[in-house]
Amino acid sequence: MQRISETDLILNADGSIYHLNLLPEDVADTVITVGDPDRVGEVSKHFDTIELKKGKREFITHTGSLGGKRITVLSTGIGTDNIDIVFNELDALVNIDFKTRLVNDKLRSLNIIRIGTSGGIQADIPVDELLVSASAFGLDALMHYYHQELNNEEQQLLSAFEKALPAGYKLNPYFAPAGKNLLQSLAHDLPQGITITAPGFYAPQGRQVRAKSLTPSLMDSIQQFGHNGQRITNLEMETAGIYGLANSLGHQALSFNVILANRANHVFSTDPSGVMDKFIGQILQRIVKM
Ligand SMILES: O=P(O)(O)O[C@H]1O[C@H](CO)[C@@H](O)[C@H]1O
Ligand SMILES: O=c1cc[nH]c(=O)[nH]1
Repeated sequence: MQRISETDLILNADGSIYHLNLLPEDVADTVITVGDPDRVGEVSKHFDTIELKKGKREFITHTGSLGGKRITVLSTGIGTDNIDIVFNELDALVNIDFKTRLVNDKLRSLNIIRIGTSGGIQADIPVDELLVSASAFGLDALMHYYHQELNNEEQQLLSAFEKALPAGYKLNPYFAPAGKNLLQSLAHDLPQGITITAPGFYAPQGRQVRAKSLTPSLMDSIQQFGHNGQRITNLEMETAGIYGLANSLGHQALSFNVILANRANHVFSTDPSGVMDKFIGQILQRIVKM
């Protein structure tokens, strides 16, 4: 087996992993990811006990327990470039022996649950609702750097989406499905759809402020796309990378989107933090019962 070098897997002087600043024993089997570092405390305030609080840069981690289940909640910051760091380091923490720098014989599979905000793109998806990403198209580049396997059906869905993009659109999308077991056990009764993971918040999500968009018809193509009864429901900035890397590394991942914007009707939530707080409580109850 190949020893992983000191520059491929970087450890801090105390043995913790480079960006997350965590030790292997700090990570529970159930991991909640949030974009906003301030949301970590909003999740862990529901825990019965908190055993650790650590952090570095935008990566804040609390581990504790709720209803007898050990849970880690950690912030990723915004975007799939951060997801690359968080997922590779989380996987290393649970599947690599930091002393020998060898991959463990027995691999651990984490349940990783995103609780994030998102914009709905269809007129009938109300703000202040919870929507689950059954799968995601990435308009960012992350999964073009990793091996991923798609089945025929998934490949056909991706090809249909590529054809639906506006003429002259230069970037290749990728596709990644949710973890099937998690989708079934945590969210089978909730509204679901295909999520678009965008490499930005403004023009990449069809917003026009002052900088002129080169792709003004991108949102129309996304809104109108349909394939075998599936449609695109919402936009955010991490889910496709989370699903792609979780699948590549053998973890289960599921993304919950708190819908704050209805882009079709130009409506934005009037109480984003109250709505997020309500859904954090509901999702934690689902996780405890899982
Ligand atoms: O609320 P979070 O989890 O950060 O998620 C969404 O909000 C951010 C943009 O405002 C992006 O990270 C997007 O994915
Ligand atoms: O419209 C939105 C709302 C939240 N997060 C996003 O990325 N987009």
